[in-house]
Amino acid sequence: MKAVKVRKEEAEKIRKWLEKNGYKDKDRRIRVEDGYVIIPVIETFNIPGSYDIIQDKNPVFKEKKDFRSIVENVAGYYPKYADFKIFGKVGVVKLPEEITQFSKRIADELMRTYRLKAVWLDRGRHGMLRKPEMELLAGQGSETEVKEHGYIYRFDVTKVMFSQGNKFEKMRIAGLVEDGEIVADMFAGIGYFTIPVAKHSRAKKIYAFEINPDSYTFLLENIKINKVNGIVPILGDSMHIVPEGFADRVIMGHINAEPFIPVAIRALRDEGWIHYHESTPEKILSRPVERIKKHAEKQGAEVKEINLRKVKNYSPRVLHVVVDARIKINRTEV
Ligand SMILES: C[S@@+](CC[C@H](N)C(=O)[O-])C[C@H]1O[C@@H](n2cnc3c(N)ncnc32)[C@H](O)[C@@H]1O
Repeated sequence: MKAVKVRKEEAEKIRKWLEKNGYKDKDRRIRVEDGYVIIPVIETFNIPGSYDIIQDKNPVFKEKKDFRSIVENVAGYYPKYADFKIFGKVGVVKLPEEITQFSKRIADELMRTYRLKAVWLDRGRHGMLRKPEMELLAGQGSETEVKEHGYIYRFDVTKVMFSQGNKFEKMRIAGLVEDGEIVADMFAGIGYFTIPVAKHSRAKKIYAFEINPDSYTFLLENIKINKVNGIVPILGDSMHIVPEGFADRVIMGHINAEPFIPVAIRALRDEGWIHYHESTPEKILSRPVERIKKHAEKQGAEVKEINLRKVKNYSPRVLHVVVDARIKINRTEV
């Protein structure tokens, strides 16, 4: 796909000129590469100037905008709840019942526009394992790789969930881990938090507990492909296998994990942090904080500090939040 490679000082002037004359490719994003600005242009553009005309090998598409116009073109309108995500070369689309008759045609368009190997229809997640229910709409293949801040996640979109909205949260947690800490990740999945913590902190050990064998297999693979050390992967149910008194920090990256709070508190060795996720209606936003306080009190532990932050919108008027709680354990009373 064609683009022009421009020096930074001239980029703004050239962008305006390309746009004004209809040469800019509106479906792709402008980006900076090796100190140059890469402006996507339409295939017929061939006018020499103070730029290089290049073949863009790493085009970045404007997902949402294109998705909207594809749905509008095929179905005749854009419904209220529709969504599209790209994971590497695999697309995952959410469409409401009212337009499922168009889903294969929409998928074919998405395949062409984003050069994907497959497009899957997401029918939701089920149970504590958050297993996705997927239907193949176009192409083939469900295994993919996603690159985030310097690490890679390999997974299968039909077997495990992947949440793009938690990208910032993963780096935030990795940034909180102090040198030499023992970290417990109670719902490790494919390594959502475990991998960034291993890559970007100096934790002594990260114990990664995961119940789903499919996720666990990808966790092992992701440890290998990211070349990270210090992770102890454990297949099993956190409720029963997380030991007592061994961790400085416990990550609870599951939005329905209230029953696991006592286990997380018991896992702390002295004074440490728990990062507790929950999906909470906006109206009762303090609920997760109250839950942590209640369980700590029951166990004779002291909450020294507690903060709540929004991770992302979960559904209408429901937020995905995380509570950071610093808790001091009183072993004699536990
Ligand atoms: C919702 S996913 C994690 C999503 C993640 N926070 C993200 O950033 O995308 C939660 C993981 O917890 C695992 N899980 C659920 N119940 C568990 C349990 N009792 N013990 C260990 N792992 C469990 C699921 O299999 C899943 O891989």
